Amino acid sequence: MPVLTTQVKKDKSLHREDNKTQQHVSSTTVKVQLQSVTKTYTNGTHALLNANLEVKKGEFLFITGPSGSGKSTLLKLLYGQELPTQGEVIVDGCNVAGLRGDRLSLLRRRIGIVFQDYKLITQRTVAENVTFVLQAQGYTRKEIQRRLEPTLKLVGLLSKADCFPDQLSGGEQQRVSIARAIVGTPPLLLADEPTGNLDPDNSWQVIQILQKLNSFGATVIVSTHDEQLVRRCNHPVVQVRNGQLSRK
Ligand SMILES: Nc1ncnc2c1ncn2[C@@H]1O[C@H](COP(=O)(O)OP(=O)(O)OP(=O)(O)O)[C@@H](O)[C@H]1O
Repeated sequence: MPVLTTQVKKDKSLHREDNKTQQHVSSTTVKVQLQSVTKTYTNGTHALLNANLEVKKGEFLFITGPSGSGKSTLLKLLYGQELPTQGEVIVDGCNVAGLRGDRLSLLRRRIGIVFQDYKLITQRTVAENVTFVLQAQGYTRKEIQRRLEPTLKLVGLLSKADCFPDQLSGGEQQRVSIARAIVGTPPLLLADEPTGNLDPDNSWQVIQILQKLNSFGATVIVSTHDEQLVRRCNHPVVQVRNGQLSRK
């Protein structure tokens, strides 16, 4: 059995431990829920208006919609970077807006995030970029090494472990950012326009990696405006339009 598969399974039991500290323990198969969520930014922009969404555990979901429709805002609400103006955002049975400090950190440890602009640390190697968060979270050196190799292998970057980001192509840099997001084997992976800066071949590679993670059991939510890519995959789609969400 691939090491990452084993890790996801192990993390499921870890995950049960973490649940003890949560506000609500969800016994359902729902991973993410938005209940009548409105997000109005301080300048008065309504990014989401009375939006509802339910994402099941293990689902692979695309979020599509025109530029400025609220896709990033939706993902930011899920990992607590933004708070809803009204309504509830529930992730893993937790009301995200009600979490502070350690409890918010615990939830975020179970969410991997991939950004369109990679957000890599330029002075650190590929291996260091990938393991940086694990070090900050207090993983042992042995555990970090155990996780690093299969993760780099999965994204096809084992031979580039000692390279710096500026020695890599855009597609490779995006795969480093995916490796960083998944090395902690989070049960929920959020990717905000992960293929926005990539050509079709690299975009497809990225989607295939995310699909593999999904096949190991992770719930994956990907925002994109690449309709071709969405059509190429057979995954459910939620469209954001005028702040409302609808399943296509
Ligand atoms: N911090 C902010 N303050 C004020 N308005 C914001 C802020 N962030 C986003 N917005 C506005 O909220 C709306 C939704 O933005 P969001 O970034 O969620 O859209 P998006 O669908 O991800 O767009 P894109 O596809 O271009 O990335 C837009 O009108 C945007 O201008």
